[in-house]
Amino acid sequence: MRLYPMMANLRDKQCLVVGGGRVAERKIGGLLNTGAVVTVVSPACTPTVQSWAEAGRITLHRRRFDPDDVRDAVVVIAATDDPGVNLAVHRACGSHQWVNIVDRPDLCTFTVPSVVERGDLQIAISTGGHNPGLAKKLRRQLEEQFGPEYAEYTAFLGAMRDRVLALGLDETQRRAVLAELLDDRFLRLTAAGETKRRDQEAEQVFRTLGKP
Ligand SMILES: C[C@@]1(CC(=O)O)C2=NC(=C\c3[nH]c(c(CCC(=O)O)c3CC(=O)O)Cc3[nH]c(c(CC(=O)O)c3CCC(=O)O)/C=C3\N/C(=C\2)[C@@H](CCC(=O)O)[C@]3(C)CC(=O)O)/[C@H]1CCC(=O)O
Ligand SMILES: NC(=O)c1ccc[n+]([C@@H]2O[C@H](COP(=O)([O-])OP(=O)(O)OC[C@H]3O[C@@H](n4cnc5c(N)ncnc54)[C@H](O)[C@@H]3O)[C@@H](O)[C@H]2O)c1
Repeated sequence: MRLYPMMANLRDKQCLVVGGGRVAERKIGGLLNTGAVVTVVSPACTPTVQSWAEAGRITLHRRRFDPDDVRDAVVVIAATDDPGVNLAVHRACGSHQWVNIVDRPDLCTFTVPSVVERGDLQIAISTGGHNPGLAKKLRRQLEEQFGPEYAEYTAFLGAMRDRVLALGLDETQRRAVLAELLDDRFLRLTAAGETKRRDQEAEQVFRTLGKP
């Protein structure tokens, strides 16, 4: 199956997770990171899911799934350990809803990738359902390659790009400045914590290449 890679903005979107176990907890955590409005239906749940409910970060209904639960949800995830319940969740959903059934890749209208998270930089890995263990293994390898410095580095490059775009340069100049800012020295200076020197280097780039 060929999947379309898509980064979804779920801020303030209603999401339903059926089940509150280990797998549900992972999916809920990801949804919460995006600012989604999460409702969980499950008779039992992990201590972390319970703590999210107590902190008011999710709405938790401690009961079994009811088909009516899916009504207002844009995204629905079925993550119970009962294949019959997971199938019932799928059947309750309409074709307008994005549905993930954790034990039935064939019924998913979206799957969840493994993700290296470095601030706003996200590197998502999908194996098209062939082997989620491989996705996890690759994530760990990529986490070695792309360290925590990439969070600050990405934010820095974002701020610099905003500036470049605001300068109103012609296309050739704009490309030249953006290309120079991607030089590895800016990454090295960020990783070394030498942000002052990095910012001075960036000013130099603007002075030499970024004159309108
Ligand atoms: C990436 C990740 C994201 C996340 O969940 O956040 C994710 N699974 C992860 C881990 C993981 N999953 C499983 C194991 C045990 C080892 C093994 O079985 O291989 C481990 C390893 C572990 O838990 O350590 C078992 C498993 N997974 C699925 C089935 C059903 C089936 O295949 O039929 C079964 C068998 C269940 C059973 O035993 O019956 C199905 C799916 N799992 C997916 C995603 C989607 C495809 C992603 C892709 O294209 O690769 C898809 C299709 C649907 C979905 O869930 O969206 C996350 C790693 C996060 C990380 O740590 O980086
Ligand atoms: N896609 C993935 O990433 C992945 C990974 C591993 C396992 N799995 C599959 O996910 C299933 C769940 O794994 P787990 O480790 O989270 O199991 P778990 O035992 O930790 O949790 C199961 C949860 O389902 C809930 N539940 C059971 N019946 C319910 C009902 N009628 N209504 C609402 N909630 C109900 C329980 O309260 C519990 O919280 C496994 O059985 C396996 O098939 C998927």
